[in-house]
Amino acid sequence: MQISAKICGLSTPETLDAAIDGGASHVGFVFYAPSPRTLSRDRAAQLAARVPAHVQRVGVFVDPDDALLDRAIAAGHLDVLQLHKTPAARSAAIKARTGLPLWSAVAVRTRADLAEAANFGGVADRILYDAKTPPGAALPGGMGVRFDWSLLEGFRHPLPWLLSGGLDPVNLREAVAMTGATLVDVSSGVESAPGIKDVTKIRAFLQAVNDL
Ligand SMILES: O=C(O)c1ccccc1NCC(=O)[C@H](O)[C@H](O)COP(=O)(O)O
Repeated sequence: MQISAKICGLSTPETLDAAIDGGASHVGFVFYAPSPRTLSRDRAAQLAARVPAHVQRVGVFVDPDDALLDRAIAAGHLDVLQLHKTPAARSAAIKARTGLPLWSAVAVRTRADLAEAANFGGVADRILYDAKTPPGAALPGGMGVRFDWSLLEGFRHPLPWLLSGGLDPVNLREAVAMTGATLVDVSSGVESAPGIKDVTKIRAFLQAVNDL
């Protein structure tokens, strides 16, 4: 089975190039001011211009308003919108307005959390199963937290999906074996510090994907 990877939270040309050269299918650009990975419009435009047509640019948002979406889509030439903490009705409005494919994040800690995925039927193109970050955490994603992957064993997915949350080059094989994921997403696991992507770790993660 061919496994694809999204490298999220890229913010420099060097690390973006490492992701592209290593074979990432998707690159993630964060548009959320509290994140150490957030991009200015100028930086987003600079990075977007380096991305070849076979790699998709995913904009990452937390319940964004229309003005932010418009600025980010224009600057980042986004192919996909990844929405965290964005209710289904608002997500549907965003999809209607932008016409772009949506990935809706479902934050998982317990089996009951998986039920939220069904709310996005007819709205999301994919569900991103991500770990629920602890109460009071600074961010709803990108915290290097993993969830119990066994929760996805035997789960009837209502939509196409990808796996996220605390992945790294070492645990990737176990995560894919347990969940059957064909698309994986990583941020902290390829960083040397929060928001600082590491070229060596990006290469190692993508090599681990290719070795599966
Ligand atoms: O990465 C961020 O800073 C971020 C901020 C706000 C919402 C979502 C964010 N990231 C979403 C992602 O797609 C991450 O790759 C995903 O949560 C996994 O992160 P990690 O556990 O650090 O690998």
